[in-house]
Amino acid sequence: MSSSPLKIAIAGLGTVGGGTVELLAGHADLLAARTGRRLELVAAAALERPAGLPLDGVPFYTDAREMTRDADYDVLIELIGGANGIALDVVRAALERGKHVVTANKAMIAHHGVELARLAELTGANIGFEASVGGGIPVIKALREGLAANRVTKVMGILNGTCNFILSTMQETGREFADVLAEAQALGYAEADPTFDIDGIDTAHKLAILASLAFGMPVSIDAVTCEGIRHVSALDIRYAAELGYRIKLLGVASLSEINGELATDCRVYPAMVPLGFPLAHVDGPFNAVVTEGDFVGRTVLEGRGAGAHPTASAVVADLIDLACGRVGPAFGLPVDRLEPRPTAPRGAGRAAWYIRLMVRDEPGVFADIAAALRDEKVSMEQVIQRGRAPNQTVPVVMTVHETDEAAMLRAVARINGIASVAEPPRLIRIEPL
Ligand SMILES: NC(=O)c1ccc[n+]([C@@H]2O[C@H](COP(=O)([O-])OP(=O)(O)OC[C@H]3O[C@@H](n4cnc5c(N)ncnc54)[C@H](O)[C@@H]3O)[C@@H](O)[C@H]2O)c1
Ligand SMILES: N[C@@H](CCO)C(=O)O
Ligand code: NA
Repeated sequence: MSSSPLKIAIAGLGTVGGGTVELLAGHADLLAARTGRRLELVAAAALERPAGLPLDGVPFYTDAREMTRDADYDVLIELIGGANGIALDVVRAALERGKHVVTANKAMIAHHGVELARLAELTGANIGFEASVGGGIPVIKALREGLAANRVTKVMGILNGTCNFILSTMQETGREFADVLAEAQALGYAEADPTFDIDGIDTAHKLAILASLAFGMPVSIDAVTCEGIRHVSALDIRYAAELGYRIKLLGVASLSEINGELATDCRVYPAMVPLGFPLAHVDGPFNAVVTEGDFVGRTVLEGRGAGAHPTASAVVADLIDLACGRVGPAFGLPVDRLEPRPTAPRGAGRAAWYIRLMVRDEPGVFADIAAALRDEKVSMEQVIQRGRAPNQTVPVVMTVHETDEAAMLRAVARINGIASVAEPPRLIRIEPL
């Protein structure tokens, strides 16, 4: 092999870093055959040197900043994590030196993607982040390249393996939330701080990145509203199944004309997904992304969204592109050509909903609930109230037809004020309509 090796420095040797080192070693010959170059690890940094990884002879640093500054490499792989701090420092430092960067860090890209892409443009470096969204699913490449001929109007998906694992395991086994979360952590799916997963923040980071690629706009986490799965109960999961739905944490971004200009609506929320829709059957740590493009129509991509090996697959895919010189602007367009888009006003949309109430079983309560819905022109589709338990609290579950979001929220506020309604109503969107 005559070409020079691609010299790689890796910062972070945890779940994803470990998987990446294993892949580089295990597939060394295959990668060399595909790229015409050796992909050579020349430096590694982590807080501690992990046992059992094939790192013999690779200089090891406990100070990732020192490695980034001093080592002789072509590409820095950043797998430490966190939007700011050490991860951002080393990525900036590498790009300033004109070194390429590959990262799985969606928090950093969601918060600083524009700045980092601009820095890369200035110094002639490239930044790859395929591993940051959808783990091993090549969704960044699909949006940036494969679908580039379309006006994409919608991108939605199951983007967090931890939440999807929790929700589908609770559904299948009836196990408790905390117990299943602990298992997701043990399997290496969860973020260092798992509240990022369960409060939807990780999904919001990923959705911001997808929306930027889909709609050609600067990545902005501020454009995303976010609700996680903390309040999804085993009771809701059971009712969802009974009504023909699965509850999934979704990220949904759409582009539509509002008052004569194209505006985006980017939201993360647990949704009732009808069993006939492809996302309903995506379970465990799997992710899936659905896009709507004007010429191509719908595309669906599915695969493992978290874990050491799937994520390493995406990290190394970016390395292969660099080794082969298949490079371009990080978000598909030079940063100055990304077009900022206004955000659609909240409450302006329409949706269908699932509502669960806990009500004291007293005469007249149902009439009061129905009146609140009628007055806001919200039309009921299905209602479940089983058994009688006079003067005790019982669930009442409804689905309603598509309606204005603002009207739905007013109706729910009024229902919440009914004396016999014992807990705040639980409202879950039905998606897609
Ligand atoms: N785990 C997954 O399935 C997954 C999937 C996709 C993306 N990601 C992202 O990949 C990144 C890494 O995640 P992970 O799960 O591998 O994390 P991890 O906690 O398993 O590993 C983090 C590594 O960074 C090192 N590190 C931490 N602070 C450091 C410091 N100050 N200096 C040097 N090294 C330091 C640790 O020693 C460890 O080796 C994160 O951005 C995460 O969001 C993770
Ligand atoms: N914590 C993330 C890792 C993959 O980005 C998840 O559960 O999806
Ligand atoms: Na990916």
